[in-house]
Amino acid sequence: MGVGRRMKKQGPPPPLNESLISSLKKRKASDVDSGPRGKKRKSFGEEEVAKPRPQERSRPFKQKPKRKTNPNAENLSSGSNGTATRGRDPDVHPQDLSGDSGGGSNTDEEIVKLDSDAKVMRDDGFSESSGSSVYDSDVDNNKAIFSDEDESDAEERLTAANIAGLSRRLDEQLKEQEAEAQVELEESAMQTNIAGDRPKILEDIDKEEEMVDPRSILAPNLQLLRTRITDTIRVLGDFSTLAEEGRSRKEYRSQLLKDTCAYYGYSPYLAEKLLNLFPPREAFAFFEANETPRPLVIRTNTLRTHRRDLAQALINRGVTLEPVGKWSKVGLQVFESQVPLGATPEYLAGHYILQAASSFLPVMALAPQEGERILDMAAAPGGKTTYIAALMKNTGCIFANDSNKSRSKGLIGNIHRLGAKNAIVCNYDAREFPKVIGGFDRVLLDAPCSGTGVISKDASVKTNKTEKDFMALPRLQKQLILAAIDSVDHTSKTGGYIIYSTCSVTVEENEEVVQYALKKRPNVKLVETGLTFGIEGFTSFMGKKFHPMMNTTRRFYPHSHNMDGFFVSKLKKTGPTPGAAPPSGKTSMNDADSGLADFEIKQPIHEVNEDGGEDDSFGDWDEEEDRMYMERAQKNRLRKKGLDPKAAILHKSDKVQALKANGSELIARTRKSEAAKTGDRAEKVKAKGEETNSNVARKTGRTKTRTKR
Ligand SMILES: C[S@@+](CC[C@H](N)C(=O)[O-])C[C@H]1O[C@@H](n2cnc3c(N)ncnc32)[C@H](O)[C@@H]1O
Repeated sequence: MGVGRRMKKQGPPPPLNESLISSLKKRKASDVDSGPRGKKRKSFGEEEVAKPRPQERSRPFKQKPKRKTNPNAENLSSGSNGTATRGRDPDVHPQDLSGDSGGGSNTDEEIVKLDSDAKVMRDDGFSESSGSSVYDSDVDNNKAIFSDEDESDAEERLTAANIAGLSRRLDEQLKEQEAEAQVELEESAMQTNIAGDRPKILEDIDKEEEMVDPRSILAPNLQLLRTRITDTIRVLGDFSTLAEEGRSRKEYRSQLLKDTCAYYGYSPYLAEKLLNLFPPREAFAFFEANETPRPLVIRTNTLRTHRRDLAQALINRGVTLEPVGKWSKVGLQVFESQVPLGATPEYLAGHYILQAASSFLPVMALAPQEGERILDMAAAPGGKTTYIAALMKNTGCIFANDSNKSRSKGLIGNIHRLGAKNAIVCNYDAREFPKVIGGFDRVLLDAPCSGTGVISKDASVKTNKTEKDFMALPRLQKQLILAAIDSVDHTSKTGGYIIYSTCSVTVEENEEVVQYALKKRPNVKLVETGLTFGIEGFTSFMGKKFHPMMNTTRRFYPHSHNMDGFFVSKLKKTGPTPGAAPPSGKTSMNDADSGLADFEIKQPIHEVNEDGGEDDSFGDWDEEEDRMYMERAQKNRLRKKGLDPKAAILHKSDKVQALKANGSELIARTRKSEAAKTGDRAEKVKAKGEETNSNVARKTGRTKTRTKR
């Protein structure tokens, strides 16, 4: 198996734009006969005919009210919400998906319409715009790019400042793409891919196999592999015309699977699972998208600032950015930055968080209301918890739970940095809920998953997810979803909702889990997520039938939405948990139901330390760190008194004593943990004694030096 390859240089990513979803890029090698590419993509504020200078491009913003009445502009809204019904067996529908997305850039009309479509959350009678931003005023259709701002000179200056960099970037990107497309077309024309020909794929492979020494360990020829993949896809898309005589579709599919594994570096098990999700051409687009990073997105923390103010501050620091899309009032997509975004003063002051665009979606679907009680079951590191807090304007109460103690530290850190004051952090296995506490208005279950939607971030998923994982994870997810349902108060006046989401695209972790919940808990039903884009969940898949309402769930893909692969579903609890139903959590899972009668969950829920005990590092005292802070404070005190801290440093012999003790303590600790591993009790007790002695010696050394000073 070959390694995964980044075949294309990644230009700055196009903006996330739901009006262009569900259509795939046309520009592929196999499309040699499809003529020139679609319309040239318009840059930010660029007019169709003349290409004005950057400063002039801000003009459309002055003409916004006029443009808004343009009926064409309406077509760019999510009137047709970009969904496409799914429910297929990939072998039955191998047709090409070849709509031209145009690359996903916002046109100026779309930008003008950013706010007219801003009310995205309409389920429950609530809207995102009503609660998404502390500082946001009511939606005004005349407002432009930064939806929480007034039309003002300041806005124009901001736009003009940003637009120059943005336009330059888009022009460069366009040139690059055109050059790449030309090369690809020429290459494919040189191969056997002349429209109407039957590409010789399987015949050639047979010959190859006869000739090649099986012991050969030559690296695969990636260019040839790629060509063969595109040829095979073309054949599968028009089988009766292009297939070699006497060859079956199955043979082509199995060749495609082998080539995909070799070219992109997937395990055959996962590659097949992913191939089955899409028609071949779309699968290719998915695999390709996994080779390039998704756009960098930040979420404005509306507890601390306005999006406009944040944008201005970052532009001043040399960041090129624009709103992530009209579907979000708080997201900013970053194209270029001259500063590290995780270390700006605005970041440290909690004005924003680096958060993938897809992560906004479950929270938007949750639509938390002010004053509610919310449970975030698997919350670390807190991207969604802090968004919930912002939407609730720091009112009500969020139980932010995660079973992983070390990840919970990040959760606490983010909660503090972003100023969420309505969150309580807890550390349970979420399957224990609602025994721990119940009666929530809404529950978010952003479940632990295989991560098949985030392969561009973590390529190890390509090979390290095994069949066992795809049995264990759905099992855990099924247990968690029952616990989530049981934790909700069905009589809640404002809520009664459960969001189940994953960053995985497999059916086992998504539709099958929701289907299981519907079966086990007749007191819930699927409802619309309120998200204005996304592809409908499967209502059937490879012979399995799901509830017809499964089409209310939403799937997001890197190749169609330019965001991480994600799944979002929304359930409404309509009645109490039936008396007959066992309590939620660990005990409620019937292994026969889950198809896992003989399978044990191996994934540790709680972290275990070297001694075999539970890791109690959650909020633990770190002596080393404490010593560092104490010494630093001591030096500062000396400096304030006008003394040179270096001159007042520890008395040498005491310092040596302390250092020695420090070393012995460390050695004793290592010996102790090794003894714990080997089960040598006597050695463990001895080492523990030494550790205590050294600790005392070190402290004595330090005390002596302090007294001397
Ligand atoms: C997808 S991540 C959550 C990301 C988080 N919602 C956010 O937006 O930052 C899944 C989390 O589930 C946690 N987890 C795994 N098993 C769990 C369990 N049984 N109970 C509670 N949390 C669990 C993991 O520690 C991990 O932090």
